[in-house]
Amino acid sequence: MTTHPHPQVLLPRKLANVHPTSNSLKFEKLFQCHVITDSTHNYNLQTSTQSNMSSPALTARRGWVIQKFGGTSVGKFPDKIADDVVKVWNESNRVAVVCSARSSHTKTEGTTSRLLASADVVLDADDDNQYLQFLEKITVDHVENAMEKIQSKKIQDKLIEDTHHEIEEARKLLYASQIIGEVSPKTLDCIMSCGEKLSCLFMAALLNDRGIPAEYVDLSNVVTRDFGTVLDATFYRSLASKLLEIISAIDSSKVPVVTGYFGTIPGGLLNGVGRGYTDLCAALVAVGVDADELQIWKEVDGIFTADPRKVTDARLLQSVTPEEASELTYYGSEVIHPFTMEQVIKARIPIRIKNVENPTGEGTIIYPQNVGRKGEATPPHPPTAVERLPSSIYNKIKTATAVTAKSDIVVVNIHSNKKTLSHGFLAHIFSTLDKYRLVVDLISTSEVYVSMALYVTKTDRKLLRSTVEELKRFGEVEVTHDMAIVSLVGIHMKQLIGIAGAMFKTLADERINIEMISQGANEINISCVINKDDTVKALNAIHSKIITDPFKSNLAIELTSKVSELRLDQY
Ligand SMILES: Nc1ncnc2c1ncn2[C@@H]1O[C@H](COP(=O)(O)OP(=O)(O)O)[C@@H](O)[C@H]1O
Ligand SMILES: N[C@@H](CC(=O)OP(=O)(O)O)C(=O)O
Repeated sequence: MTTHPHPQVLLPRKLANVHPTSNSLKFEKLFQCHVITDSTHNYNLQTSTQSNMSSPALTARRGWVIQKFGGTSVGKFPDKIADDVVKVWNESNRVAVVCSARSSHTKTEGTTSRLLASADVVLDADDDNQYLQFLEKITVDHVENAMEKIQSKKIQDKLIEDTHHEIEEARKLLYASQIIGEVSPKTLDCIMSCGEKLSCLFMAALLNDRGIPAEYVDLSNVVTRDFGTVLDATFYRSLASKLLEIISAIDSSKVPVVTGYFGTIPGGLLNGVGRGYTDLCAALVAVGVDADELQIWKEVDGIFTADPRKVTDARLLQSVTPEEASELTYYGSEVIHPFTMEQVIKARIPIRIKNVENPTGEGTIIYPQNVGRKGEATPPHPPTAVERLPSSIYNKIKTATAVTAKSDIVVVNIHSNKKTLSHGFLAHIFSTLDKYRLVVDLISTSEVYVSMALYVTKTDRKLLRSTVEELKRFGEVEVTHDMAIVSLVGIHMKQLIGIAGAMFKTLADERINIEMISQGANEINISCVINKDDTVKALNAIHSKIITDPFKSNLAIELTSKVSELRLDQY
């Protein structure tokens, strides 16, 4: 994989879609630079609309497309998944489906959360049968769903039998944990796997019921000792080749429906990867079969310039880089698990975020700007930087890609009881945070002060209290609750002077107080902490002044004199 650090210009989509070649040439001639258009279907794939026009009998099917469905999508839109997504794509490409555990409404009340809650209470001395209530809810939910959705009596009966069997396996593990008096990370992983098994048993049954031949694939025992004891390159390589072996063994007329849970991993899945592990599982399947595309199906059209629920004029982005997707996910726009990208991008497989409720939409592609996609050459090095730009182009230069916000933030200030920050002071703070498993999202230090923005959910409040008590040994501790982090994200921000100033001036104009400021070394994220009640106001102001209309708003943002990477506004 070769990359190039030289200038690039992506044409605005309007231009690129009309006459990509002629426009590229014109632009290259005009500005002596290399133009990269970003037409989303210029590689070996058919769009769902195209595939409607071709008959499977007439066209040989192309490469693998891996489709990941989240728990709420499986819970709310299983029929759409079967008829409008899997069936359609299966006509043109080989499709494998990867699902996470069902959630009928929200993830917090979904199957994984119920399984984790059952493991949480199983050791409670007060009520040693409480865990069974969670299992009962899971049973009722899945059996009712099977009865409602599966028409064929034979398929339905088998699904209900398999459902009871899997829940009984989880019950046995919980019961054993109760007797031993411990739930080890490995046991917790095994209990958690029940969610993805139930969900995939259901989706495989539903596809078969609707005439799409499918086969359930259980990955819960796929990891063996030879994979190693750490989640490193060797582990991922071993897992990907094992997955290839498993998927290749399936009859090519069938759609593999793969559990989005890939076994008990070193240190435990929750510790090592965390919630949302199914994205990574789908990525590893994509790498294993060398897929043409990894599709992450959600209930949103793709990645927007801001959360569309909070900013009404947020626009859909045609593409973002993996770095941008990571930052957005980490700072509040949970579009994809950050671990997903590394393995797939290394294999030059693009990731597309798509909407189950709008399957023909193009979605958002996550891919680096300067790496050729699978089956394509790496884009050549552009020769020169863009020097003089006409205002029509200048006005289209992007400032930031998106703005995002993360709530449940608590700011902890520690005023050292020594005159200066002594040796070991930070180490003490971090080991205390580590002990209580609290994560620092932002940090800033001065001579005697350390300020940290911590992500603390309601359930972690007890941990915060214990942490603060311990931190008091090192100085005076002050805690401010109900805060939020607002982040401006974009890879091209490093080409701009004044972008941070513009962000803070915009907040000041709205009379929003800033508690903390931080800019990451990668220069693609500028974050600050504000009061949580100001979040929507801040997002809208930053979106309209900096993202939608930056240069006309007199924010004094300029290009650096030496532009090495340039991207035009394209939505
Ligand atoms: N920049 C963003 N682009 C798209 N969605 C965003 C963004 N920021 C926040 N969101 C929110 O993230 C959610 C992700 O979609 P959803 O399919 O509901 O998630 P999940 O797959 O976790 O169930 C959406 O509800 C959307 O409002
Ligand atoms: N079911 C798991 C894994 C997962 O990825 O879920 P989802 O795709 O619904 O975010 C969880 O809740 O963490």
